[in-house]
Amino acid sequence: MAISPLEPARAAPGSTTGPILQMDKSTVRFGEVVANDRVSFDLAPGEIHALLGENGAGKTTLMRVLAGLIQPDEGQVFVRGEARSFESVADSVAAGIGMVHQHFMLVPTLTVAENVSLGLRSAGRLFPNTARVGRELRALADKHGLSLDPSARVSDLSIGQQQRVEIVKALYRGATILILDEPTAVLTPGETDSLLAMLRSLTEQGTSVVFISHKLREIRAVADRVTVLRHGQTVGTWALDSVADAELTSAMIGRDAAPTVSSRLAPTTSVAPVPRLAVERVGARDRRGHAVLDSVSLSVAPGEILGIAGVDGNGQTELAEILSGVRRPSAGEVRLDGANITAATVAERIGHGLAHVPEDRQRTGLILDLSIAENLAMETVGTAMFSRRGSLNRAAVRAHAEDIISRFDIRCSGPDQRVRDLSGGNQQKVLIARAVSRAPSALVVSQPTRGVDLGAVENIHRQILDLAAQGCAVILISTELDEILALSDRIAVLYSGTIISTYDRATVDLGTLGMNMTGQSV
Ligand SMILES: Nc1ncnc2c1ncn2[C@@H]1O[C@H](COP(=O)(O)OP(=O)(O)OP(=O)(O)O)[C@@H](O)[C@H]1O
Repeated sequence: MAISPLEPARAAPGSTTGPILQMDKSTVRFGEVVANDRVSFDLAPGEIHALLGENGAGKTTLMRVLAGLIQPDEGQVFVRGEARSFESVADSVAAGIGMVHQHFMLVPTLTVAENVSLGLRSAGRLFPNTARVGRELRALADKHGLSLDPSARVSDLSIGQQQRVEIVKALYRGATILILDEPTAVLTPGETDSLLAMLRSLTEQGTSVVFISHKLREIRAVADRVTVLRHGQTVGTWALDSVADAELTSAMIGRDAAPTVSSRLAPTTSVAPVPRLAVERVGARDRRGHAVLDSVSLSVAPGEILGIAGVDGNGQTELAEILSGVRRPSAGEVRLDGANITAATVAERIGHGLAHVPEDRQRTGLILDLSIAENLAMETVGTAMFSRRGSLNRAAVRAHAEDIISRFDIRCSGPDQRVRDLSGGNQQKVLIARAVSRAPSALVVSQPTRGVDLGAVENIHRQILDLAAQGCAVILISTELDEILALSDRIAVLYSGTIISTYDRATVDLGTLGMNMTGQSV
């Protein structure tokens, strides 16, 4: 039996006892796209309210209205019962709202205290008494049981620590309503647990939290209520203890959920004698000359998926860059079908059938101001696929984009839409589609489902499995252990720049990998 969603709470304007925050029929249009269509949403004091929805459902847009980044076309916002309109981020901060974005907004070369001070102008100085800010930050962090060094340089912090800086920055500016946009997408399992514990302790001290996530498990672990958005509209709001996962999933996708991709326990083809893609004793150094990869050897056969597990920052980025040709190793060799390609350029490797999906779609993966069609054709523009008598065959570029948009279910207004205006998850689909649609013979894919919704995760996993089934050798680099376990034939764990363990999928479990990722053996 379907459980009906809760009626939205209604607090009369001026009331101080109702929700701390209320959005009433908020509508945002971007040209023809209605990103939010009369969405109502409310947040109780001390509550964690999750927002769930497919990529492009309108979650970020709704929260950007609260953060003062977008002015809605229609609708009202009430904070503590009072109607407010946010013309700027400063207005939203003044109302006690702080948003932690998917992409952090910190200056890496500055310290934690300097980052927090930025924008807090005092007597015309850029950094108003950083020492005082540092002391106050430490006190604030202690109050909430968070470890934070105000004098640390942001570039030296892990992703999880940088996120903590963003949260403390919002609290320092007086936020009592904290909005977190997919905060766990970039975290390891351990960091995720600490974040969820931190959120619970913040709400015990009166902070209210909006928590955007695609992961039902986390929503269940931390949230009191959940609101599901679909195609820009509210499907409903439920108390989490009164709704089943299947109901939330079907509310999100508008139909019953398809079965998830089952684990892959055996390679689809037997391992061939010559690996398709291999690195032999490769090394890499950072700008200060420190070793970030030390004598790493790996190989993957046609039809095989090799998963590389590890906490971000243990050499995965450098390994992917060496494989794809963006970076030269300081030692060792890269081989494709037995040939030494260490000195080959990115374009030469693409020509030899190697595809790469980088981890950072916004910085290195896509050109945000070009259209979907242009981004999809970018790497193969000079090939027979898109040229006719020496010039660009625009009709072919467009037809290809239309085909990809429907095959990968990219939610957009058409092939000419700028990639910048797609939701994060739909940008990721463009990136994956570009690599997969070339039918590569080897694929290096980093964090393929970071920030994508449940349906799209399944779609992307299927594309990777299909490629392997057709003989493609895949190196899958991911911090998501569930993903590594579901797709890989073999799994290697990268820790502190070296491979500390390698397993057959059938012989390893989540706990062992989790321990190896932090440098512990079992
Ligand atoms: N600045 C913009 N210009 C044009 N369209 C936009 C803009 N920002 C968002 N959109 C569109 O609005 C819709 C909602 O996007 P939004 O980012 O709110 O989705 P989301 O639910 O947060 O998705 P995701 O889970 O992928 O982050 C999408 O169709 C997106 O393409």
